[in-house]
Amino acid sequence: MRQFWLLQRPIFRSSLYFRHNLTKSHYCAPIFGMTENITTPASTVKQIGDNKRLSSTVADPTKQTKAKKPKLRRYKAKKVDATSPMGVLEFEVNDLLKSQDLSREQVLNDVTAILNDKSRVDGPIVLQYHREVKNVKVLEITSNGNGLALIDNPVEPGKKQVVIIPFGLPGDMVNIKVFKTHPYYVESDLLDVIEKSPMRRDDLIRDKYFGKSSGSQLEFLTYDDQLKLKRKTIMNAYKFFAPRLVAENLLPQFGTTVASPLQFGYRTKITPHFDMPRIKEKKLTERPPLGFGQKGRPQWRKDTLHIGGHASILDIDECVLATEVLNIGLTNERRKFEEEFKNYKKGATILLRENTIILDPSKPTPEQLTEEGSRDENGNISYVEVEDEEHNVKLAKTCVTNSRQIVTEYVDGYTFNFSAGEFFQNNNAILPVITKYVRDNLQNSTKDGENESRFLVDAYCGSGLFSICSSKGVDKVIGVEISADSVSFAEKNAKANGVENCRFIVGKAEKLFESIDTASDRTSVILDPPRKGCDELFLKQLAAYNPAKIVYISCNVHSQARDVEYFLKETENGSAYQIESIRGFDFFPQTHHVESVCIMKRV
Ligand SMILES: C[S@@+](CC[C@H](N)C(=O)[O-])C[C@H]1O[C@@H](n2cnc3c(N)ncnc32)[C@H](O)[C@@H]1O
Repeated sequence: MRQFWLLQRPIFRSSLYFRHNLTKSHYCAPIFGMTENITTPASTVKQIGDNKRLSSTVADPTKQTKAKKPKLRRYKAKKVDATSPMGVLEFEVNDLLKSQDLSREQVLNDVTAILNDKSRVDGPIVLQYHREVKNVKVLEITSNGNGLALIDNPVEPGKKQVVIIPFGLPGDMVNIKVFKTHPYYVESDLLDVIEKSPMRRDDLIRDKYFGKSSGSQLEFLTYDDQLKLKRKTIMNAYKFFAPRLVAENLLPQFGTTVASPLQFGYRTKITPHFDMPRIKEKKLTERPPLGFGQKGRPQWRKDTLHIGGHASILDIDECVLATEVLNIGLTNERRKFEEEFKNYKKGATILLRENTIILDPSKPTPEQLTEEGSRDENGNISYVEVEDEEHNVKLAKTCVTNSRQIVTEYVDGYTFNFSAGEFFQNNNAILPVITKYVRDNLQNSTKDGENESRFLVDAYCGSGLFSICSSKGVDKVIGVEISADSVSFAEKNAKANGVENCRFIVGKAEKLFESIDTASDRTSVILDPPRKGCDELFLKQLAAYNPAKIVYISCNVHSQARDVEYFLKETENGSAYQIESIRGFDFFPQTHHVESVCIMKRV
């Protein structure tokens, strides 16, 4: 089962929230898990339609009008991908219930009662549910980095509620404010930490927005604990989405997560944004906050509560995760925004993307900054100089703000050009580490001997990162990519790096099999799909092609686990493959994200 129905009805807030803290996210978060008694029945829909038609006819004054029966509000079902954060949460809640010997029935909330409370803002039932709860013991941490705990159901004695607590760590004792109710869990804000988990290390916090911003959410963990947590996320993903592989003992020991060489100042792209406030005139008189989303309404870090303001978007003037030049760019663009905000009619996002220039040491740096970049208050392009000692080159970093401008990244001695707004991996420091790992895990010997030709297919190749970085060890590379723009950059990048054995195809990944001409037993395949993972059609054709080795790289380990199980258990030749290794790469330190690499070998 690759998708299932979840619920969507996010309206349960306390009056306080409604008046002061109404945010888009409070409107949009979906509810999961309750399929019974939820959708509006067909008869009700018809009746609403009929009523509409009746109301347009002329009323007969002799007939007494019947008092209208108040409509019962019901949940609306919404399809959610099981491997999306909402889908994964369902597995995590079930896992918690299992560990606590509780059934789903025992934590089911009466959402209908809240929905139909007299006032959905501060009616008596709403206020019972949306309350402060003291001395809550945090039991688990989710793959999204939130604490999970159990609290008593405030309305139905004997029943419990599963509560999500942002910034809660297993072992913490906390006070919380519940503000939203879903059928199988409630959401809360952290008010106070009464007893600290041994994992909690406040002395490590560097981000002044920590505890409010959705950015550096794991900063209060040692880096080692962050890596362990990401390994657990990968193990759980396979437990949830590849249960047959677990049951049949087909999974290897999960590797330790590979650290990022930089744990701060690594992001090469950030996108601060602002919302248009709800004002009648649609004309800004005050600069709106420009930055990143606030994570709930936490109050636990009393000293820093005022920093960044209190709106749903925090006003952020520094990003500890972004590179130095992006932070300089942020200062420049904020200054510009201060002067220009009145011209905006709606909210907008500002792109800040790092660009690299290989310097000629005999010439002054400013002379070599020929491409546009974010400028300082004197109108000069801001830059930072960096030495690449390994390749003995001097680099200048600038900050590009135009999404159509071509930018350059320098990875492992190769240069890559792409449009600033297009996809490119976001942590330059870890790229040489992962490209080497991928290279080392391609087929390196054949049954027939060392001298046989070897080939590489790079599915979802983007602008050619893995194709080009792996091109030396193989005779021929075929890359496939849906974005024609990225393919044209991949071709240009191969040429500019003097790589002559790469060919790129525009199209869906499965288009590859129309023209593939390499011997499958001497071909390795790299898969690096978007978050949703691979199509079943592609996986079937991949199995029919039957390559010697598969290196599956993924930014969503949950869809990776699902695809790996499908490939091994549901496709023609899948059973001929063995999983050699699975391990994470920490592309995003201080956040819950993890890149997972699974290596499969035909045996
Ligand atoms: C995670 S990125 C990886 C890109 C590249 N491997 C890299 O590391 O720079 C996924 C890429 O898959 C492409 N893509 C998305 N759906 C696709 C499909 N159905 N077939 C082929 N490519 C697709 C996207 O345009 C994107 O460039």
